[in-house]
Amino acid sequence: MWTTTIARCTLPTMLKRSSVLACHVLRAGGRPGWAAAISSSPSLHLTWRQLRGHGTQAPAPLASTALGDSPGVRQVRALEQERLLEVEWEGSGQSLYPYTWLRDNCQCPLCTLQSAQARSLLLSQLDIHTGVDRVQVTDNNKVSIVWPDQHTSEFDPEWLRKRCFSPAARQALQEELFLNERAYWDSELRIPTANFEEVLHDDKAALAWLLALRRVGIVYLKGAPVEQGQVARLSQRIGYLRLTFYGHTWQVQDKSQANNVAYTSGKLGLHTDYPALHYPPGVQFLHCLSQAGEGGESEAVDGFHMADQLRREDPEAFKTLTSLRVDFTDTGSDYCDFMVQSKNHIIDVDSDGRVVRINYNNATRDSVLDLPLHQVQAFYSSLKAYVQLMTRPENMLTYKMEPGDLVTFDNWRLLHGRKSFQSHPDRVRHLEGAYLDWDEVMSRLRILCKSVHGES
Ligand SMILES: C[N+](C)(C)CCCC(=O)O
Ligand SMILES: O=C(O)CCC(=O)C(=O)O
Ligand SMILES: [Fe+2]
Ligand SMILES: [Zn+2]
Repeated sequence: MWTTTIARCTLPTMLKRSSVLACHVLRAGGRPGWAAAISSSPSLHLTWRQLRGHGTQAPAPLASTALGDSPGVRQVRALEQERLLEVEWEGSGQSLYPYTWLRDNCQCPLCTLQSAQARSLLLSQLDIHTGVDRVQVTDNNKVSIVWPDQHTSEFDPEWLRKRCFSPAARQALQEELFLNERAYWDSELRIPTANFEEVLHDDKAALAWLLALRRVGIVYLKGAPVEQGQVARLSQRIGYLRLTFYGHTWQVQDKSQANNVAYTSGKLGLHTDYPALHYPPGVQFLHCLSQAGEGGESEAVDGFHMADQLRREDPEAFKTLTSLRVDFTDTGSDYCDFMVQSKNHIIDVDSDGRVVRINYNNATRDSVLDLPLHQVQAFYSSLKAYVQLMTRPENMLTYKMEPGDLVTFDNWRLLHGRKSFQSHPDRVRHLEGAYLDWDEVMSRLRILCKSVHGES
């Protein structure tokens, strides 16, 4: 049943207002892992039925070597010529493991510091040309290897199977670890919404929140107390927040002598926060304490979706924005004084060409433009093409935060903005914000997944 779901995941799809989603990600054990978490959440009112990946290749129908209910080992064979250990699984399928890798990952107390789950074996101690003396399956179904120096390693079948080198198994494990599959959306998205207190107190709700934050990129939390300190409370649910020159948390208000365009009542065009840093914050929280009567609506787009669309519609512009490094600057004083400079691609892609981060804030884009004269106009037309694409009504999401609402979003993926608003002295618009990084969020996500589902 789940295999069918995964096969369907290969279809490129978007999240629509009409569709009800459920995250179907299969763990390398054949059971629904992340999937069940979202759909069984008491809090995240999933107005979705199918949450399908897009932007990364979904796992191909997995070979028997990649999945299955942790079968035992039928037999092992040393392939001397290739220096590979062949493990034949009960049921069907086999996996191959290089001798060097096996020796490197010996789990014995001499080679592994068990209390840290870390390798104590030094690379200088590793013979990368090692052979084996003998291999066997033990009585308790472990794979035992005696090395030429008579050091012995024992490997658990489940541990081995998870680490199978077949392309399908590697892909499944990498998806389980990093959840890089995204569900793209446009103006039709119904923002996944959960209850703030439930996320704070219920592990299932917290897991569903973070899964949706990763996959969709934006989750709305309702019912937060209307007082400062809530973004800090929420960040403690994960670990710790990301300190920047704007402070541990920061107050978005119309301020005199504003040190940032965000601290005015003006319109903010679609932007990611803090491209003036070489490592911009991965996740952003914004908590509404007071809203303007008129104006102040929020806008958001799926920057990855837009980048992929740009790649198709205007490949030259895409190439320009992924290859030219743009200068950003931020000078002022807040938590302390600062003079920040960075060089970032507007669109960052990884070595496989997948979009991994958007870096764009027109306010902090530097007047210093480190380009040869003949590339300047091409840079502007490329940026214009990307921004015009994002600003199309069918791509942009609009919502208005009310006191007690707290929006959490992927600052590496979404671009957000706000409409201008009228400042009233008696009713000042006030949002409190905080940043986190993805490493910490993913860490909490893995722990929650393990505790909620008992998975590794
Ligand atoms: C909201 N604030 C002031 C902390 C950051 C604004 C984002 C930026 O300057 O890139
Ligand atoms: O005022 C808002 O709604 C958003 C503020 C913002 O984008 C920022 O502070 O960077
Ligand atoms: Fe912002
Ligand atoms: Zn050892």
